[in-house]
Amino acid sequence: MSLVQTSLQKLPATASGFTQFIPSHPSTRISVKFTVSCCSMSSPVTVVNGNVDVKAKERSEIRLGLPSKGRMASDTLDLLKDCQLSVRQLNPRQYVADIPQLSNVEVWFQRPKDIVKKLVSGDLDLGIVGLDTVSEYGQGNEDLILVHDELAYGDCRLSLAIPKYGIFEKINSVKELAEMPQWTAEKPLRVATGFTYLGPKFLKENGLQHVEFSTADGALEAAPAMGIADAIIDLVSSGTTLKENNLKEIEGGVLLESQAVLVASKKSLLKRKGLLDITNEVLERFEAHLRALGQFTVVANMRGSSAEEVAERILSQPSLSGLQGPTISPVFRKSDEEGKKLITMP
Ligand SMILES: Nc1ncnc2c1ncn2[C@@H]1O[C@H](COP(=O)(O)OP(=O)(O)OP(=O)(O)O)[C@@H](O)[C@H]1O
Ligand SMILES: O=P(O)(O)OC[C@H]1O[C@H](OP(=O)(O)OP(=O)(O)O)[C@H](O)[C@@H]1O
Ligand SMILES: [Mg+2]
Repeated sequence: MSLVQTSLQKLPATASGFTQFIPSHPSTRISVKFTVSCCSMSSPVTVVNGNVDVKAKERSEIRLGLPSKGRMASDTLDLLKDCQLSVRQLNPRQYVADIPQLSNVEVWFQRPKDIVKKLVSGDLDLGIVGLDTVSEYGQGNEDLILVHDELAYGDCRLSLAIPKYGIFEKINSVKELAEMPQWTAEKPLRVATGFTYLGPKFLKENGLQHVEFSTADGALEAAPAMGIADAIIDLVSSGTTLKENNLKEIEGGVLLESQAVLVASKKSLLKRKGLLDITNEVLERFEAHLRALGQFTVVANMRGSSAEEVAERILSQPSLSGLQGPTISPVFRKSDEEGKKLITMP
């Protein structure tokens, strides 16, 4: 039985987090809202991202969402290519494509946050995005399943950062930040972040009671120096942007470690014909590719009077013998030179 089928049967009815297919990983859960309602003074307006009624739109194709832009886009295509799943896009501005090796699969290029929203609304069945995006925009929706949570690229962390200078000079942990006497109802800690779900949740859980949030679409690291915020919550990978803007991370300030993940809609997995098989196929290819990373094959020529003698010499040195092997093949030449063999060690 396949991994996905096995794991699907284990799906807890009341999981407490994103359900994951990789058995060794613990489950977590948060709850989700995917329909945003807003009201103007005179006319109430409902804004939705994707289908409101999933049943209203029956389709037979399986839909995979891939990042249309940003740093995840090319790495995702590279991963698929390395797994012999090349995405065929007729024109870079066209948002639909296919993967010849996966029949009945449509690839849709979308912004990462829209991939998550459209998985929830039922407009996509599978998607590849960063875990940060799933956590922020999925907000713990039980329908989102992490089929693979370590695709080994897009590594970064969501972290709280404060200035190195001024009143923060001696503050080195979230606990110390929370205990600063400066934060009151009248003068709260001002935090700039694009993560308006995870940010408030984290600070509340860490005992910060007086906090005011502002949001921006980028270059958040400028906010403290501009006097707009006291702290920021943003993605960090090398740490260069923080350093160049005189900001520091503090103990206990990492909200989330993130990398690229393969996500599926549980509803789709259960109902959409062929999706389970396609998910298995993709998962197996990813697993095989990721397991092969860091392993390599050594090919060497070695002299010896017989294959057995050569094998004995190699096996006597554990560092040379490899995981299994060696595999030994004779070398055939125009005029055979006695005693020369080609040895292949996988
Ligand atoms: N500095 C980083 N290093 C590594 N991965 C990152 C970094 N910043 C973001 N990521 C990962 O890449 C994903 C997409 O980030 P990206 O910056 O490309 O898009 P965005 O911030 O949503 O859009 P944009 O910056 O164009 O407004 C993030 O959700 C995260 O998973
Ligand atoms: O730790 P580092 O390696 O310096 O990377 C961190 C920066 O990368 C991301 O920004 P991005 O480049 O996506 O620009 P943006 O602010 O416009 O999103 C993130 O928002 C940080 O600003
Ligand atoms: Mg960015």
